[in-house]
Formats: sequence, structure tokens, C-alpha cells
Amino acid sequence: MVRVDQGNQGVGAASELVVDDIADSHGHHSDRSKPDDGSGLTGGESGHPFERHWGRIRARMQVEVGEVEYRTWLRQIRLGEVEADEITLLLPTRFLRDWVRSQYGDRLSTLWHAEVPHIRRVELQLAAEEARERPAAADHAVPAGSAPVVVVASAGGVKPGHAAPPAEPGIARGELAAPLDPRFSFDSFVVGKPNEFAHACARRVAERPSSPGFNPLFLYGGVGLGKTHLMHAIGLELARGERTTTVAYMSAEKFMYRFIAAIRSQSTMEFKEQLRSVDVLMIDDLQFLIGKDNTQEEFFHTFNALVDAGKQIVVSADKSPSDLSGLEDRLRTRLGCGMVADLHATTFELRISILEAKAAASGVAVPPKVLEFLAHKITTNVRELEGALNRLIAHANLFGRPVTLEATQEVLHDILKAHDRRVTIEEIQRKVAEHWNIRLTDMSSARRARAVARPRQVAMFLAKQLTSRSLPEIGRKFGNRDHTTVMHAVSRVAELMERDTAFAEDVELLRRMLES
Ligand SMILES: Nc1ncnc2c1ncn2[C@@H]1O[C@H](COP(=O)(O)OP(=O)(O)OP(=O)(O)O)[C@@H](O)[C@H]1O
Repeated sequence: MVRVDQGNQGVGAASELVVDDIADSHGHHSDRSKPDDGSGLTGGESGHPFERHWGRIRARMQVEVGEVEYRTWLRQIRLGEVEADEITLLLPTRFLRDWVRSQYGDRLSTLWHAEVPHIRRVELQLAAEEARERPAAADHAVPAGSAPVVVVASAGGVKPGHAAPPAEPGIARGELAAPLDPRFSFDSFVVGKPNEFAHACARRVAERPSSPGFNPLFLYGGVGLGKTHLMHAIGLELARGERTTTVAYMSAEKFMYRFIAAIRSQSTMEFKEQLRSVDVLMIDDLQFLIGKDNTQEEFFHTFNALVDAGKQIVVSADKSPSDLSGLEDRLRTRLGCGMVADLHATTFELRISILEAKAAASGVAVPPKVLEFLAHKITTNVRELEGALNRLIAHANLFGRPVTLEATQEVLHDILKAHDRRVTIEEIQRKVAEHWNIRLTDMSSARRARAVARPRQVAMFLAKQLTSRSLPEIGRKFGNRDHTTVMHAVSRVAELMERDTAFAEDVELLRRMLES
């Protein structure tokens, strides 16, 4: 049984949630809870009247200075006497006291004053006797090795007077930290029609977080289309700014496991406070929370607390809020309240631009023919496209040979074969016919009624997008039609998709079904 402490509001429900959610994600129950250690200590229960305030200040400091620095210098601080406008903080050694005083003294005073306005002075003292009398006043909250670290890039860096130089924004500061990848910047994100709206929204949030109408920002789209890239870009951009903005980025899965860890180490209050003290919270791959009802509940509360406090939330998922059917209704509703931006499947043009940018950055000359070939063959996922190009480049560097079409086919034969196998024209025809409720034979019939001709054109379009068949080959599969008919179908469907969003969504849905 997980111990439930009265002092930790909401932990009872949360404790059960942990076991439930582990069972959900692993398909069986596992009792990973820790037995009661009998210490009687729980988060926020030292008995000191200012313990809760101190908990919030500690969480804030942890976020600002990073986990390593926090543990080295600040974790051992205990609360001492409060007299009039002064609070005493106790440290176990003279060296620590002097160091904390010189490096963090001002910041601690500011935070104390902000938290408890009548406190104007912070006195740092050697703990001496007091330390023995009040052994674990503040330390139990974040046990070593199991601290639920919120990963933070502290834009604007560490405040003046702080000890170590700030960690590079987004670089992990503790063993649980989820770093922002410096490669995923706005500069390296190639913008095209399918992602321009999502990109513009991400830029806007990075420039002006918490703007009305943009909070939360919900980014969604298929696998490998740049959601994570855009989220990192927002974080990196904020980290470059002048203002002091704390950004926490984590996957929904990490969110759940950190929450579980916090419950096990009985530090949920600190976990919540850490989360709620950030300015921008970004949760990636939210669909992971489907079926994890209790973690959803926790996320919902965090979400509300942050939005109500004017903080920015950015969330990504593989579907739109309304299609995330396993999520609780009230969460879906709130997620859809801000800006919802779709990253559409890439077009040939965008894939070419991405390949060109990545090839140029690599410094290896890749002929346009090879880029075109790759953009035709690998249509689904930018990650795979990038992987294929990287392999070619590595090969060229290793053997000192130029990249040619022949070499490409040889080096990537396994990837290309897998892509050829992925979708057949017959499967496309079947799915499209089912979708519009027409007979499969109409895919090759001579009927020209729109109810039949339009689905047939869509099937041709998808055959061009999803297979590596040539136009004449596709034409043959559609009742021996000419390649110009296929060409016309492809451009007609692309044109209609631009104009008619409902139609575009239909085609997009079919594509996703065929690719999954
Ligand atoms: N428009 C783009 N410009 C440059 N690189 C891109 C673009 N879109 C995607 N990528 C690259 O493709 C790879 C996959 O992108 P990312 O991880 O952001 O996808 P995702 O949508 O989060 O996928 P998943 O659903 O798997 O989480 C990354 O290396 C990313 O840099």
C-alpha cells in the first residue's frame, strides 16, 4: 500500500492513481510503492509555520539554479526563527553558510519578501544546536536520487550573484532532466504550406507567451512531422530572450513517471509547486495520457493552475483535441480553448526543401536528382527522410565517394524496399472506395459521374503520394488510363484540398489510415 499522508492534499487519490496508471501502461499491476519508512515526515509537515512558503521558495530556487546547484548548495538549508521582519535560515557548516550568503543571499531575501511580504531580511546562520533539535525540517521533501526534477531552461540565466554560470539553456541539469535539443531551433525548421500555420503560432508564443487566444497552444499531426521540433524551438527562443522565463519541457510519459516518483518519495507537493512555478509548461505527446485517468486528473489541475495564473501551456499530440477520445471531456475542452494548429503531412516541395537544407548543412554535395528521388520515395515521415539522407552522407564521408542515384539505391535498399511494401495501389483503391461507399470496380470503370470520378482521383493522388509507382504504372492500375489523366487527378486533388478543408481532412484521414 502506498502511504497516504493527511498533510499532502490530494495524495490519497494520487497514490492509487500511480498503481492504476502503472498497470495501464504495462498491462499489469505492479506494486512499486515504498513501505512507510516510519519517519513520520511528509512534504510540508515539519511543523514550522513557514514551511509551505519555504517549500514554494525552494521549488523556485530549484527551477532557477538547476538541480545540481540546488543540491550542492541549497538543499541543506533549514528554517530557523522568525522574528519581526527577519527569518533565519540555518546551514550546517560555516563554509556553506558563507557561500550561500554571498551567492544566493539577495535572491533568497527577494523571494522571501515576495512570498511573505512582511519578511524583509533573511539571516543566514550556522545551524549548530538547532540542527540537532530540528533534524529534517526542510530536507525530506526532495530525497537525493529521487527528486522529481522539473526540467527547466531558465531563460535569462541564473540571477546576478549566483555561483556557477548558468547551464546552457535546455541542457540537462540533473539525471532526470529532459534537455531541449539545440538543433531543434526555429532557424533549422523548414517552413512550407503544410506547417506554416503551426510554425507561425509557435513563433508567436515564443515572442509573446500567454497572449490571449494562444493559450494553450495545441500542436498536432502525424508521426515525425515536427511537433517536438517546434516545441523545442519555442523553449530555445524563450531561453535567448532578455526576460527571465522558466520553461519546463517534458513528454507526457515523463510527466506521469515523475508524478509517480513524487508520490513514492512523498513529495507531490514539491512536484506540483515546481510545475506551477514555471512560466511556460510544454508537454509532448499528450496522447500517452489516454487511459491514464488519474495522471490526466493531475495534469488537468496543473494545467488550470498555470493558465489561471497567466502562464503559457504548449501541448502536442497525434490528434486534435476533439479526436483524442480517450481524454476526459473537460480536459479536451480546455485544450481546445486556445490555438489548435495542425502539422499536415508533408508535400513533395516541403520534403525537397527540408532535404536541401539538411544536405547543405552537412557540407556534402547531394545532387538534386537524389533529393528528388528520396522525396518521392519517403513520403510519410521527416524523421525517416532525414535518417535516409544521414545514412547517405555518412556513407559518402566514410568511403570518400560522391553521392549518386545508383549509390543511393544501393545504400538505402532496405529502407526503399520497406517503403515500396508499405502501401499498395490495391489497398489504396479499397480504402478509398470504402470511404466514399462506391464499388471497388469503379476504380477502373469508365464511369465519369462525380460521385465516382472524385474518389478515383483521390485514389490516384494517394497512389502517387504513398507509393513509388510511376504515373503510367498508376494509370494502368486504374483501368488502363493514360498517365496524363493521373497527372490531372493529382493536381486537381491538391487544388481542391487547398480550397475545401473538409475534403482535405478526408484525404488526410485516408492517408493516415493507409500509413498506419
Ligand atoms: N519542417 C521541418 N524542418 C526541419 N526538420 C524537420 C521539420 N519537420 C520535422 N523535422 C525533423 O524531423 C524529425 C522528427 O521531427 P519531430 O521529432 O519534431 O516530430 P514529431 O512530430 O514530434 O514526431 P512524433 O510524433 O514521433 O513525436 C526531427 O529531426 C526534426 O528536426
